[in-house]
Amino acid sequence: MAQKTYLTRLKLTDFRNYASATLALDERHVVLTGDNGSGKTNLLEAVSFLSPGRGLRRAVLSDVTRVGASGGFSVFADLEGREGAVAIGTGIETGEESTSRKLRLNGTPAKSVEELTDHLNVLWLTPAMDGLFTGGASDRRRFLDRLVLSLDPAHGRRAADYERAMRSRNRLLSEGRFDPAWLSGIEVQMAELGIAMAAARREMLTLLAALIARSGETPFPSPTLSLIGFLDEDDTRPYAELEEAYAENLRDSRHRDAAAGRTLHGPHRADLLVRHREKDMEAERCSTGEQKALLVGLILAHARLTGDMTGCAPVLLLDEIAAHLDEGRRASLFDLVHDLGGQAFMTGTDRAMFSALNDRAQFFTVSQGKVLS
Ligand SMILES: Nc1ncnc2c1ncn2[C@@H]1O[C@H](COP(=O)(O)OP(=O)(O)OP(=O)(O)O)[C@@H](O)[C@H]1O
Repeated sequence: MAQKTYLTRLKLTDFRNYASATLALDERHVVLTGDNGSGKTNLLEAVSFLSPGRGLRRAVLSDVTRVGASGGFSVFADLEGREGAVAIGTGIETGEESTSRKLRLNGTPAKSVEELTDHLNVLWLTPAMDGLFTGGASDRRRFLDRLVLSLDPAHGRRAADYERAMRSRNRLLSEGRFDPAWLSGIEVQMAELGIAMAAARREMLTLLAALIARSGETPFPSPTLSLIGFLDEDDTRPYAELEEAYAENLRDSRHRDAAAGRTLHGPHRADLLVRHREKDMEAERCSTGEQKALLVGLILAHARLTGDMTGCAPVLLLDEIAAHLDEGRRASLFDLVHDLGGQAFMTGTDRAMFSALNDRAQFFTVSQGKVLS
């Protein structure tokens, strides 16, 4: 079984509707219940800041600071992490616009937020993700890249570097500066990064598909996953050849891309296609309930894969997960979450919905930006 990572303490200051709040935790799951707008999702968001990025709401950092606070916000967590006990602190120092948050590990400034993944992985499922299968491809790509990131921390840096190179190319083309040497240099860089990104996505999906295929029956349907739009799944040419082909494609598309005002082919145009395996139906055409169940199945499978691959079960944030499920499915979900071996944070309006967890969880009531046990 995967090693367990878990928070033992969470302390927020001037975070969303919390002036100050501290939760003392043990290794059990955490159930947060309270009225709408009390601050349950805000607590999950605070935990999501223990992973790289802008958290589960993709927040603008200055919006996170409590309205009326004089400085910035902070989140402190004590953690039993992959490398043992660690104290993590993150936040911004002023309420002003800030694009990056500070990070301290055991009191020492970290070089980059990527260092967080040495200690834990945080994965989440929120109601805002309900439209994933029917919405735009960019949301699915972002979702896919988060899945990759938990297995391959370098993926984020690669994707950011690719975006930067693509923006430089687009700028040169839009200014009509067709300097071949300069453009070729950028395109070769885009090809290396782009094929590496696509390969990492493909590899993660292959591993996930294998895990889903060998998993037993659950009340949640199993998804079939495929990548479309860039780098076919059955294209098994060596990476060097794929890079060369993509660089050549970019070179040949300069005028077309200049006219379009953007790069028309690349990993930034890929899409994740999800099908309901048992029904043999695209997720997009499944019912709302079926889509939710597919998403739950997908997140749980990915959480298991993360545990298997990294040796450490992730911290899971499940916002309003139990609301749509009948009692039987809820109990199965809790068993599945528990079997993952990690710590899960779950929210809902009604404590009774979580009764099947019994003493496998710590229960807190949230009320107007305060946490009561
Ligand atoms: N920067 C901020 N300063 C103060 N309050 C904020 C800030 N950002 C958000 N809030 C408030 O935090 C409150 C709680 O939000 P949250 O999403 O955590 O509620 P919730 O308990 O998850 O509710 P629901 O059950 O409706 O999902 C909201 O009323 C929101 O207006």
